[in-house]
Amino acid sequence: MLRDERPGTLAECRQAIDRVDAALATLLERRAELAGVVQRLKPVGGFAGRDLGRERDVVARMAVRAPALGESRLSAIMNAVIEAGLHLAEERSDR
Ligand SMILES: O=C(O)C(=O)C[C@]1(C(=O)O)C=C[C@@H](O)C=C1
Repeated sequence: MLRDERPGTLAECRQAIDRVDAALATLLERRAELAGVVQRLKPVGGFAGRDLGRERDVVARMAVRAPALGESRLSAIMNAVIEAGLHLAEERSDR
């Protein structure tokens, strides 16, 4: 997945993207599960306990590994990822 592959055709590019997306889906699911545990451990969890400083640190660390995307684009991506995790945790806490 992290190989620097150079697919030459449209089909090869899409196959390479599909492999990356498969890994991303697994990682996103794992991340959401961990974030859900964090919500239960924090004194105030969920959207009410949102920690924007922590979110900025997460994005800054990711930008070191993904400099082409950079902090601004990663921030938008991670905001969606974090909010999806918080929504899932909220849904589960309703049950
Ligand atoms: O680290 C936390 O305090 C969390 O609640 C986890 C998390 C995350 O998904 O990374 C979610 C919401 C917070 O605003 C910050 C980070």
